[in-house]
Amino acid sequence: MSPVLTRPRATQHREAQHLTKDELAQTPAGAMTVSVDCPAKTNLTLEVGPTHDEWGGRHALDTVYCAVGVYDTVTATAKYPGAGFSLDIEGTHLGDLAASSSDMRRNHAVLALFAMAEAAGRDPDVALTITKRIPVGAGLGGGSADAAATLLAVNRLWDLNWSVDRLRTIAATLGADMPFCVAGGFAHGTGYGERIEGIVPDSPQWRELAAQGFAGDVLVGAYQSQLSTPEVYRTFDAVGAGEGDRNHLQAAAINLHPRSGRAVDAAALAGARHAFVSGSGPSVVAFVDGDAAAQRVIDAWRADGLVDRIIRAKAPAKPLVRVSQ
Ligand SMILES: C[C@@](CO)(OP(=O)(O)O)[C@H](O)COP(=O)(O)OP(=O)(O)OC[C@H]1O[C@@H](n2ccc(N)nc2=O)[C@H](O)[C@@H]1O
Ligand SMILES: Nc1ncnc2c1ncn2[C@@H]1O[C@H](COP(=O)(O)OP(=O)(O)O)[C@@H](O)[C@H]1O
Repeated sequence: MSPVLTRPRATQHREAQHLTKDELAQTPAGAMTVSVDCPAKTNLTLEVGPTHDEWGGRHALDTVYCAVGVYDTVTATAKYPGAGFSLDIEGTHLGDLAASSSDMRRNHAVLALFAMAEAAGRDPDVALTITKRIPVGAGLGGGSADAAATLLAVNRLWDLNWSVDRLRTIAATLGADMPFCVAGGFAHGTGYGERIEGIVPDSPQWRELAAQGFAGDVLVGAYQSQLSTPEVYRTFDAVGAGEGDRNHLQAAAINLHPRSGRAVDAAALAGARHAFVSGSGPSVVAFVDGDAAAQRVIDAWRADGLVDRIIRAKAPAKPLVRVSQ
C-alpha cells in the first residue's frame, strides 16, 4: 500500500476549524463515501489524421471507442474543510505510479478533483483512493478511467447532479479520451478524441458491432513495460499506419514494442475474431467467441511468452457508481 499523502491547503476562503493536524488528516466520522468502478478503454478503430496547433499539437482522430470490463475503483470521501486532498493508491501492477517520485498532484484522478473543485467553486477537501487493476501506460486509458471515475464520484459526493455532457466538457480539458470514459459503452469519437457520440444499445450501429464480435469476451495481453503516448504518436508521424491496420497507431507501437506484434499475430492464428494493439499500446486485445477460442489464444500467448499477463473481460462495459454511508 503506497503512503497516504495529505497536503493541507492554505485556507484561502475561511479559517479551518480548530482541529489538530491529525484530525484534519482524517475524514469526519460517518462521512459519505462514493465508489466508482470505471472500465478500461480500447479503440475498435483508430484513424489518425494531421496535428492541429489549436489542439496543442494533438492529432485529429476518428475512432470507435469500446469500454472493456477491467475496472479501476476510485473512492471519494469528504474531509474536514481546509484539510486539502489526499490520495492513496493500491494495486499489484502500478507501473510508474509506484515510484515514490510519482507526483500525486499530477495524478489524473487528482487533476479531475481539482477541475471539479474549480467548476463548483469549492475546495478539494476530499480523500481519494484508487484501486488499480487497469495496466498502467498500456493503451487502456487507465489514467483517463480514474479521472472519469473521480468526476462521477465527486459529482455524487457534492450532490452536484451535473449531466454526463457537463462532466464531459470538464473531462475534455484534462485529456483526449477522458470524455469517453465518463459513460463508457461503445461510442464514436472525433476531434482529438474528446467529441463523443454514444452508440445506443440495440441501435443499428450497436448491432453491427455485436455482429462483428465486439460484444462479448475479450482477452487483454498486458506487459510490464509501458509506452509513452506522445512517443507513440511521434513514431506514427515517422512510420505512418500499417496497411489495413484498424488501429493507425499499431505499427508505431509495434515499432517501439515488437512483442505486441507477435502477440497480435499469434492471437489471429489461434482463431481470435479480432486482435490488435490497444490504442497507443503496448497491450494487445483479442476478441474471441467462447471458452474454446479463448483458451486457444491464451495457450498461444503462453506458449511463447508473448505477453506478461492475461486478463479476461467482457465488452462493452460501463462505469458503476456506489454510495456507502
Ligand atoms: C492513444 C489514445 C487513443 O484513445 O489513448 P491511449 O491508447 O493512449 O489510452 C488517445 O488518443 C490518447 O489520449 P490521452 O492519453 O488522453 O491523450 P492526452 O493526454 O490528451 O495527450 C497526450 C499526448 O498524446 C498525443 N496525442 C493525444 C491525443 C491526440 N488526439 N493526438 C495526440 O497527438 C499528444 O502528444 C499529447 O500531448
Ligand atoms: N491514475 C492514473 N492511472 C494511470 N496512469 C496515470 C494516472 N495518473 C497519471 N498517470 C500517468 O499517465 C501515464 C499514462 O498512463 P495510462 O493512462 O494508464 O496509459 P495510456 O494513456 O497508455 O492508456 C502513465 O505514465 C502514468 O504515470
